[in-house]
Amino acid sequence: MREKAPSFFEGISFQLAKIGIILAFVLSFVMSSVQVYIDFKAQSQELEQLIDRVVEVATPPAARAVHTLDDDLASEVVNGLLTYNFINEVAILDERGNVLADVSRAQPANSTHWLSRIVAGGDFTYSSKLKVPGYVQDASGQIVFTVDKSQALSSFYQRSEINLVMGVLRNLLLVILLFVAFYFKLTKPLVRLSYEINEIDPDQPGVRRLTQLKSHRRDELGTVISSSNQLLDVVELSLAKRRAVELALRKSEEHLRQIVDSLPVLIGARNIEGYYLFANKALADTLGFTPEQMHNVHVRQLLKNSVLDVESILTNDLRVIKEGEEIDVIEESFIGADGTQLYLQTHMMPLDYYDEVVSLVVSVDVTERKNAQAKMEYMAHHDALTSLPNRLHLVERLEHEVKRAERHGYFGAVLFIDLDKFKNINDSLGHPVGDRVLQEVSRRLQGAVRDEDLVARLSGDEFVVVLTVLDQDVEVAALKAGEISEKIRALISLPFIHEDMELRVTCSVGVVVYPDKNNVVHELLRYADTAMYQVKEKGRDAIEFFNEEMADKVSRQLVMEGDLHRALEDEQFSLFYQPKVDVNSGKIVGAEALLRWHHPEKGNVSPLEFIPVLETSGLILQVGQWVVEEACRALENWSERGLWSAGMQLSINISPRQFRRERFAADVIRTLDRYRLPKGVLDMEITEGVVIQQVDEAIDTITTLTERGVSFSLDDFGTGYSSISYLKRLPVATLKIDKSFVRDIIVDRNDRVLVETIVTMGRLLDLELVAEGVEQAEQLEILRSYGCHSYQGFYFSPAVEGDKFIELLLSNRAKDR
Ligand SMILES: Nc1nc2c(ncn2[C@@H]2O[C@@H]3COP(=O)(O)O[C@H]4[C@@H](O)[C@H](n5cnc6c(=O)[nH]c(N)nc65)O[C@@H]4COP(=O)(O)O[C@H]3[C@H]2O)c(=O)[nH]1
Repeated sequence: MREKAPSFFEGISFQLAKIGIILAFVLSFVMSSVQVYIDFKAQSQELEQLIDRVVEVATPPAARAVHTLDDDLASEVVNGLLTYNFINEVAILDERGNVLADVSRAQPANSTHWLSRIVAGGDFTYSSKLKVPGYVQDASGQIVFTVDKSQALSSFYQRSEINLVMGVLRNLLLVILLFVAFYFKLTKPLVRLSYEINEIDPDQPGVRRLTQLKSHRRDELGTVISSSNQLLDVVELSLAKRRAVELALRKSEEHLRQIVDSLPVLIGARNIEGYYLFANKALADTLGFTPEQMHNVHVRQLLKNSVLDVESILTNDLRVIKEGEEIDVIEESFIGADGTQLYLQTHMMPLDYYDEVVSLVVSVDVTERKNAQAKMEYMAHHDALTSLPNRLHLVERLEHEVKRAERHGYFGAVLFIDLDKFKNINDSLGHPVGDRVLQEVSRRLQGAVRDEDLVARLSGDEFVVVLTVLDQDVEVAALKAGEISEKIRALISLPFIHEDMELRVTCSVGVVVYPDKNNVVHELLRYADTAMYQVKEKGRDAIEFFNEEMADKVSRQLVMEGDLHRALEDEQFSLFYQPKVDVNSGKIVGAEALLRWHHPEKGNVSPLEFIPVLETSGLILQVGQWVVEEACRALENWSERGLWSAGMQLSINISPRQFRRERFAADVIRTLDRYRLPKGVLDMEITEGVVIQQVDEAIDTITTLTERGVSFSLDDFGTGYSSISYLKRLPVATLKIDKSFVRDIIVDRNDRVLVETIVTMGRLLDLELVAEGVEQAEQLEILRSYGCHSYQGFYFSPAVEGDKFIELLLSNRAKDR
């Protein structure tokens, strides 16, 4: 703010003049007083001398007049004395005191009487003794006169008055001159200086300089002005520096703010009272404010709709600020301004913020992660198509239910439900319809049981229902389980309406009551599964309770599983080879390697018995790899011995589990790399079921191995989906016609039509066609007439061991010669 110019009376000139006037008057008064005093003294002395002289002059005639009693003379003397204007009364008295002569005058009006009374004691009466010379007598009379002091000192008063007046005038003049001199010499330049100082822009003090005054260049004022200009330069410089620093600071603050605002984390700072001092954009946005609006607002007000427990936040703030603790809040439930539920992971730490310690709160939004986790958790435990609990969920829940039943002494049941011939729906109406049927089945199953029961989907068309808490009596529980199973069977077999079409699907139900001797969940499921298979074997659409006989079967399977574990180590496996023969020439064009297991006690076990056990136990992976190795070794041997001519192929069976294994192609290639085999000698037989689930992945695996010279055959063709659309996509070279069609080809017209269709379709797609299970010449003849390329079967040879196969190869070679 600019200073107001001082008023005239506040001005330095007036102040100085005032001081001058006071000093001048004081000094003048003192000096004049001294002078007046000296003058007064001199005047008084002069008066006394005059009076003495008057007395001296008047005394002789007065004495003579007294002596001679001469009145005239006395009158002359007194009148003579009265001529002195300061003498008012004169009298001459004789020795007796008689007045010889007297005279008086009226005292003139005089304004100085009062002063004379003060300084000289007023009028004064003199008396002098009159002595006549030669007389013995001391005195013969006296002369008395009164002196008017005021009159006597009148010249003194006049002088003093003139002196005083002159003094005052001189002083006044001096003061005026001083005032003028001060004004022009000091006040005016100062006023101008102050004006210029006022004009200085505080933001740019160096722009306007103070004007140096010519007449003051060398005096103090000049020094003040040049020093001030230097000061302005210095201030300007330091201001510029400060501005530069401030700018840099502002920029860095701005950058920091931008960084903090662009971070995907919520950052805020609260003081000990719970007021927000700072909030970044993410936090403000989440709460529906701007960062500025949040400033100085209390946490209770800001978070009242967002967090359930604001008090615990304040308690944490207190711990952070007072005790300097760092706190991690692993998961905080938070409602955003738009009402969305968020989950935050928060870290709180103390922060020196200006002149206080505050609680810096950094929160990461973990909602997506949490939702993804929940989703993954859900997906891990639920089936995607029906949203029913999956096998994992079922196993966990069943374990819990079995323990609960054991503890509380009641019985429950596991129902293993498999839809009958569901594959037909898929094949004939397509997978979308199949999926809808599965969804409807799952709905019906859920509707058939209580909420506390569990419905799960295991895979494909397999469902499991756990009926919890049936009864404390095992027989009643079994009865109830049977009733519910019947209800389920009836519900499932109700028609499904699809596009004005009535679909019907039945189911086979295997039931096991728990708890039992064996309460391991996997065993319970296996028992129910076994019972369900029993239904299938008996002709489907029924209910079967797991019984002793089945238990035996299961235990036999378990024993076999143990035996199979040892079989690989003890080299109980071997490969048999069944020749593949050209339909027209009757020559061996290849072979199928078939696995044989020679049990040390039981002798040869059928692959139909042990391969499913290898599958379920997972042992098929090791055994399958052994088959690949063994086939390669045999092929290398035969090739080296010249038994394996160009174009011949050895087929090996690949199980679904083996084929779907991620490392399958890589493992096969690594094995092939270890043997010296002619190109294209190895063929792999896979079933349609292997590829139908994951066609794209299957195509990838087949393509990878085809590029390495391995060809593929589709085994058991005709028993499964046999869809031309996916067959066109599959890079397989051969179709194998299942022996079940060949078996009755002579007697069953349907089978003949089917085989003919398969052959025609295969030829259209440029595929090799191999018929399996040819036992009779007639069968062969029909196949030849359809245009089938080659065949396998007891007609030519069953699968034989390696040595025997070599003999067959040798005789085959002999045919060539
Ligand atoms: N009735 C009759 N049957 C004939 C005739 N010619 C051959 N067979 C039999 O038919 C089956 C053909 O094999 P598959 O369909 O692949 O069926 C095979 C195949 O799916 C599986 N298997 C055999 N070896 C292996 C293997 O190394 N790995 C895998 N994963 N599965 C194998 O076991 C199944 C049964 O094998 P096998 O018992 O050896 O039974 C063989 C064979 O002995 C005939 O003229 N009449």
